[in-house]
Amino acid sequence: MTTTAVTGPAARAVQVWKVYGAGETEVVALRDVSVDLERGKFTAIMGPSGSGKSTLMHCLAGLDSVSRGEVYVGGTRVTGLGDAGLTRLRRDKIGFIFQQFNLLPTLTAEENILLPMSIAGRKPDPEWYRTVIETVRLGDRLGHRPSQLSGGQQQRVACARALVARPDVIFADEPTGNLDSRSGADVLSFLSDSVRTHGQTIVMVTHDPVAASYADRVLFLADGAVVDEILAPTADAVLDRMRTIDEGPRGLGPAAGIPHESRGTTDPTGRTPHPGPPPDGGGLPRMDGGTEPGGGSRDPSARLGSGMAQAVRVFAADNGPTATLTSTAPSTLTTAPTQAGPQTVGPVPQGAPGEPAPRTRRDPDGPPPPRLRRPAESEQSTPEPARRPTRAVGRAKPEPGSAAPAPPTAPPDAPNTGPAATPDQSASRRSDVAPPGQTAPPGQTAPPGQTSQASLGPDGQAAAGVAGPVALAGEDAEVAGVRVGTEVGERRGSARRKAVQGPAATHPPKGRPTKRSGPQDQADTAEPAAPEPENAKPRKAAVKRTTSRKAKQDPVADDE
Ligand SMILES: Nc1ncnc2c1ncn2[C@@H]1O[C@H](COP(=O)(O)OP(=O)(O)OP(=O)(O)O)[C@@H](O)[C@H]1O
Repeated sequence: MTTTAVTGPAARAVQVWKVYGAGETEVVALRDVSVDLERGKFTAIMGPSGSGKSTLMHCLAGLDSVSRGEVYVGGTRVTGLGDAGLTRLRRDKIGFIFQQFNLLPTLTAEENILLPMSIAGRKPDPEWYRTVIETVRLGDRLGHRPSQLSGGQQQRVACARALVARPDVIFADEPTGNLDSRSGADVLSFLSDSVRTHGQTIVMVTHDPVAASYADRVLFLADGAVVDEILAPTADAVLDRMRTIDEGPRGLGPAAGIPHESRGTTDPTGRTPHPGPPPDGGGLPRMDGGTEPGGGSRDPSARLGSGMAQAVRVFAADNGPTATLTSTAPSTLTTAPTQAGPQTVGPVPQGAPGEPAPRTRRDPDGPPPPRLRRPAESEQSTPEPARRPTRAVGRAKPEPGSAAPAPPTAPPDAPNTGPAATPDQSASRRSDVAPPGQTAPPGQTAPPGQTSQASLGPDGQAAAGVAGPVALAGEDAEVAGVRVGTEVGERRGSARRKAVQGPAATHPPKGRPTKRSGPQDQADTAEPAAPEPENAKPRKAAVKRTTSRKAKQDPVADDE
């Protein structure tokens, strides 16, 4: 691992290009982006849908490779690191917070918070741990499981998990996207406090100008280039800037403090010309280790390649080594190849701890995401109409069909595509396009017919419940968010998910209200459905009574 002095920026992109696909399907997601992310600062990344925000964040975090250019985290040059190096980097230097919380449902809040460190064989500094717990106000909820926590509390657990290891930088991808305005404001206050009081560095992708206004600096992306920035932003200033950017290239103003070459305005369309095909002629590696003629492909079936199918095969064929987490004392969390146990971690909704959630792209034509309000605004505000549906979203309902552990009554040989359907974006994205002139580093793609490296436990065995912590163990341990044994192809297409999981297994679009999940929906309390009573009428009446009783209560208020 190449390291330089750790006095510079917390993270840095130098003339970074990211190109997906080739020919007609080519997408230039990042064009010549150069940016320094200052240590001890809270930076927000904003821009229209498809402008490259997530791609930039993923490249910075080593979750995705760049096509050209260089990325640094702290003193470490990320570009060119192999799998083991990337794993160590993400484990030791980076914290992740995702929109979907990504907590393990079978573990308590405390166990979730400590899990990444436990897997890495480290213990938190007790004083710092206490500080984190106090700051996130989770002291009285540490023994609760995610299903017993509100969305805001779950996200605070995720924040604590990211913070407790004191990473060089925390990357947060729409951390408030699933929260109501109050919980969102809570999480943002906590994040900005951790920057101001404890010197944490945070980089957050958001669509929400109010969320961005908590940051010290907002970077604006348009069409893959950094086009502007605002320091000490207000929500109004951010909103104004976003409006201009949405108007198109003519709206792109000079980027204060941004190197000219990163502004992407060197041709009449406002686009910086693409650097051209990679020097090797453009044969880019696919998920299955083959090569797309002329580059990667966006064709879902091609991208799904053997990755998703492979993961399905792995899980269906072998329920073998899963991780057992001794959950009674967090410091004794262990991973061990075992078949069963009270705390056996099976399929995990949305991936393993901190793993990037499958990307749920916001439908540009859909309803706008819930807007947050800063505390001062909330105080004088009128009741918020969207509150109930958005609050309901915060319950982190496991994706239908994707996550809940198989009910105990499931036949042992029944193929369970749950975990395999937890797509791993990092794996797929890293495999999209190798840097020009390079093929993907070993381990990033698996040849057809082989279990990918990412699906192997430390002993090389296929890891069942591929998203489970067994895939986190050992040298390949991916802790706060990374490759957790699911070499599963492109994460985006619901068509692809459907193909594997069945039609119900689509993810809700970002920011869109979904039905509140009841306890019966939660993975760790899943029970086989009770048989319908013969006389259904009284039951219906009972359901009615329960519903109207529920309607009178404010369940989230109870939580808080
Ligand atoms: N795996 C991929 N294959 C092909 N194109 C991709 C892939 N990932 C992203 N892109 C494309 O790259 C561009 C930037 O995508 P990205 O997800 O970074 O945008 P974004 O600003 O985060 O969007 P949003 O706000 O909607 O999440 C888009 O045009 C997108 O379609």
